[in-house]
Amino acid sequence: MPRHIVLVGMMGAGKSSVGSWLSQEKAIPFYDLDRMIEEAEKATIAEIFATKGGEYFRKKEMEMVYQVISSPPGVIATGGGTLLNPSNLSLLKEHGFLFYLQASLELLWSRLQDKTDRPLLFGKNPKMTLEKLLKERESLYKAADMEIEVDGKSIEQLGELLWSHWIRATEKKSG
Ligand SMILES: Nc1ncnc2c1ncn2[C@@H]1O[C@H](COP(=O)(O)OP(=O)(O)O)[C@@H](O)[C@H]1O
Ligand SMILES: O=C(O)C1=C[C@@H](OP(=O)(O)O)[C@@H](O)[C@H](O)C1
Ligand SMILES: [Mg+2]
Repeated sequence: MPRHIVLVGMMGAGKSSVGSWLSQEKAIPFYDLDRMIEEAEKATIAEIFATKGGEYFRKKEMEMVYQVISSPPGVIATGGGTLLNPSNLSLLKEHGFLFYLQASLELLWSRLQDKTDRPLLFGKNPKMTLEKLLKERESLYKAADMEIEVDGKSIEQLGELLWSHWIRATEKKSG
């Protein structure tokens, strides 16, 4: 029986937003790995990347995965790179039902182009970087239990859709 709803996919896909909506509307705990890291480190994700580096961030991210899998059942918003670590993928799959929030490059870019809080996009050609990351990571995201197309859907529509699939998935598994 999966205990958690786990949201995976690229930055900008809406994992944090849909996770927060589900938590509020369905009255379940919300775990956003990035927010947990920021709280523990008393620094923003961008500051952590700048001062301690990407490797340190990934180490913290893995610690948070360990922490959330044994926390009360809820919805987990991963970061776009969480599944790069095979141990994160297997732990999350073991303890949750993974939804891949699949979004087009154009939609992701339209949401991220003006943001200043995604350190992986701080370089010279952020749209090209985003495209490269999407290509590199898509196969990892496809390891999810279910793929949900994001383009054209509101946060509320996505939340309700995920919730109905989640209810069905847990009913099936429990007999
Ligand atoms: N379904 C949606 N419709 C419109 N805007 C959205 C939707 N989902 C997310 N957003 C917006 O896109 C941006 C990125 O969303 P966020 O939840 O932070 O994505 P992620 O956690 O996957 O990186 C935010 O500004 C958010 O308000
Ligand atoms: O794609 C990535 O590697 C990252 C995505 C971010 O989370 P969101 O996917 O919530 O933006 C955050 O964890 C960090 O900036 C690294
Ligand atoms: Mg997020």
